[in-house]
Amino acid sequence: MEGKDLLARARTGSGKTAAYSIPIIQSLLQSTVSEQAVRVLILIPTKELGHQVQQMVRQLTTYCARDIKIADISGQADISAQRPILMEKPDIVVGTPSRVLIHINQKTLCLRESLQVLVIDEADLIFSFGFEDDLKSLLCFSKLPNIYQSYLMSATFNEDVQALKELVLHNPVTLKLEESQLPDSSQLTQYHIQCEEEDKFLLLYTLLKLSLIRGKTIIFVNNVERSYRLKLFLEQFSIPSCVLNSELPVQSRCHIIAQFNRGFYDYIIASDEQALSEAKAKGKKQAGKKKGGKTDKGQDSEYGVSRGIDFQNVSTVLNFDFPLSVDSYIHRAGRTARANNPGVALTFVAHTELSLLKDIEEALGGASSEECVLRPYRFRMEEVEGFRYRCRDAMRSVTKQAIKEARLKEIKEELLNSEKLKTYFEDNPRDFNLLRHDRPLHPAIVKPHLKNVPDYLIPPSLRSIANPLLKKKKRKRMQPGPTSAPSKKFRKTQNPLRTFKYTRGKKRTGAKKKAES
Ligand SMILES: Nc1ncnc2c1ncn2[C@@H]1O[C@H](COP(=O)(O)OP(=O)(O)OP(=O)(O)O)[C@@H](O)[C@H]1O
Repeated sequence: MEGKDLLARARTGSGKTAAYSIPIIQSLLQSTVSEQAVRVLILIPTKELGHQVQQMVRQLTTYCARDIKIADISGQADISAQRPILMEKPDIVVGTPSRVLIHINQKTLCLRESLQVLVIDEADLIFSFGFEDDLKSLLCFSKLPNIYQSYLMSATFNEDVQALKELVLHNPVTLKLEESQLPDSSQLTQYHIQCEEEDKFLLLYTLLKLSLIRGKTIIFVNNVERSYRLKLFLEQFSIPSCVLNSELPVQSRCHIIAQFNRGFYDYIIASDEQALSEAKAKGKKQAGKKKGGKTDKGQDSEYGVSRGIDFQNVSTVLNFDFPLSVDSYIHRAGRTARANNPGVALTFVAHTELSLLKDIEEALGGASSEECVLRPYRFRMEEVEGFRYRCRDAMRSVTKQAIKEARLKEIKEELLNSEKLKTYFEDNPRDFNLLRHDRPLHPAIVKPHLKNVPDYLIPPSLRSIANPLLKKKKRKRMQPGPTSAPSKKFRKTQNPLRTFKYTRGKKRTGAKKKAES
């Protein structure tokens, strides 16, 4: 509020969006300038985040005396459709650096005279998402006024944030640079378990099917293909899940997140593609990286669900594929235990990834102390050997062809959905909830008989904590059947030999008379 530049780092899910939005809203409300103009620019690295920031500001300003206008220009693909929105000169504009630059160059957005505050949210990601050049041309070529206030907000503090700090901030106030990067162990419990490829599938099946993991869960994989592989694997056992990846249209992505937050789905399989490109770019410093739209493979480079997205009330983050960098681990684990909620992060580690696990331990401060930050998850794999056959069978059904078909089908369906989401649901908000994203993608391989788990396959040690439904079923089955000894009550009331009554002298029906004669 004093107008100083600010560098703030705070752990994931601690409320950074509100922390910068509230003072901005306050100064806009206090402003005596009556002329409508764009006064605040919020730069974010992904489209999902743009949508989220806009929602948050709208919520915060719901009961304000003055109408604060905000426009998110990151989400919609069509630049011309955004022109009329910008012509209204919203107080706050949210966008990715590339999209903002396009509008400035096309003169549909002018900040030179009016900008008062610049925010760079998720500052640690702006460079790694390939926006370095755009940001530099935005800052350096007289696109902005000489004096404005800047905020850099970040969950991690890395070289990129340091570079941004020098580029953007003047004599800044720095906040909480030493605070831990994730919530402490009383709020976030972190585990790891060493297992190889087939065991990962077996373990996931066991955890979900026996409800050893309960509540909303995000399962992270490293690429799009893996997300479909896992979805097709799970759907054979009638475990519904949504995939979230960069191939889906942005409207669908935001709709999936909104529905997940409202409790429509329990499982999201999210592909953390950025982790892969970050790992590849390490050392190369992102030379020539494409940005600002679709990449050659039809994937959206302004996608990123492990970063900054406020998935609400997530009880477990499961790293099915190991994150490829420390920052990636922090951002993924930070999707649970947000605000003051508790959460669990469980990471599967293959033997080739143990060195990366060590890096994460070191970064999170566990290497020096005796205790691991990512505690070993003790699970006796030998007890679930009985499930291996069915898992192997299900894995075999997920062929490359099946994945290809599922991928195409999903994209086709989501493109149609996306069109509906754009226009139809604005007029019919109730129907917004009817559109689902967790339907089976390959119904031909769904095996109804695998929906249930036979009691004899459940390890005795897990029976007491497995799904209570299973217990109910079990109780039902314990009722006397032809092979078990009947109970006393049953013997008295249900046994036909005891209850059958033969009554003499009753009027015989015509059919009976005929039969007797
Ligand atoms: N003071 C508060 N009290 C309770 N909940 C809060 C408070 N501030 C923020 N929240 C909630 O905490 C959640 C996380 O907020 P937000 O997304 O801003 O976190 P963040 O620090 O930006 O996280 P990340 O680094 O992952 O982007 C949101 O659901 C938000 O509504």
